[in-house]
Amino acid sequence: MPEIHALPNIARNPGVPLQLDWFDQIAVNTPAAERRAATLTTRRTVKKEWQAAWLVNAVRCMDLTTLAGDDTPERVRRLCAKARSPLADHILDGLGLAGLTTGAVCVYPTLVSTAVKALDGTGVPVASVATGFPAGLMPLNLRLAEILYAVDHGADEIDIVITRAHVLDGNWSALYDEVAEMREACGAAHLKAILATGDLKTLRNVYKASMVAMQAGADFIKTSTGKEGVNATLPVSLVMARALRDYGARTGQKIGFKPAGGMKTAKDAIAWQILMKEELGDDWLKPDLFRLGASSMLADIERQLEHHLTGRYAASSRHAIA
Ligand SMILES: O=C[C@H](O)COP(=O)(O)O
Repeated sequence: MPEIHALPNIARNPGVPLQLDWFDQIAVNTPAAERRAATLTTRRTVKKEWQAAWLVNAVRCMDLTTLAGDDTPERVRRLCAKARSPLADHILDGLGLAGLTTGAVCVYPTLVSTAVKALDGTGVPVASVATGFPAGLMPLNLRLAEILYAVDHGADEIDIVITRAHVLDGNWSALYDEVAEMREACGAAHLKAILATGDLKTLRNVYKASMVAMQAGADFIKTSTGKEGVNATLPVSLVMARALRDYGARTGQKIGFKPAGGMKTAKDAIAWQILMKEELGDDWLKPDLFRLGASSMLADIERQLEHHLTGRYAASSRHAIA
């Protein structure tokens, strides 16, 4: 059962020089990854009485997100109010969760200062997307300037997007250099590298892009922007978890993982946590190393916790992860 954890304390990834031989021999067996991901939630069941704790942990690890074209300061203030107090008062009281917050909020750069102000004194980090989110098809100097803008306005974390063409062309040094420059521009802010895996064509490319982003100093690797045709999936996440494990074995560094995009249910929240526990261990159940990037998952988690409190939980979600 996941414990209740303190707010994030992310160690910086110092990175390493580009090492192409770290994935020369890599073989990703796509059908095997898909099979393993498909059986994830049936191999390991979460005891009913522990489901509430897993869901609370998902809240603690959530990057509560709004990344819509019609975002306004008022919407971001409401999002921040939800991040400060993510569940209804009677649920927080009933489950003894005073002080529970989400892992972070995630917004566009022009809304960072609104979020920083709204979260003042809470310790909840503000993440900003940058570098031409979501497609990244802008000159590098402008993409770096966007990072500087977000950092200047108080962003604690920067979710960058990579140039997908570098991956599709196998131009690993270009990908490495781009991420390394972005990392430099982040200064003290943490860098999450969004790989946009739905655009990368193969799981082999996903593994390689993960490894190069980590070598270039990414503190987290993140699946998706939420805007690709296919966003976070379990097979992709499994491959990224294996890359995280391999990078850790070679460098001793623990790098974070953020699945994002298209995850909407409490069942998703539990499935991804099981993946983390099985593939990487309990350290990846803390906000330091694990975030769920989601704009619309919290409502279902809140509903399930409400059921748990009122005793209807057992009846309605006994098979939630079967
Ligand atoms: O980074 C987070 C994603 O953009 C959220 O995607 P979503 O709106 O599908 O939950």
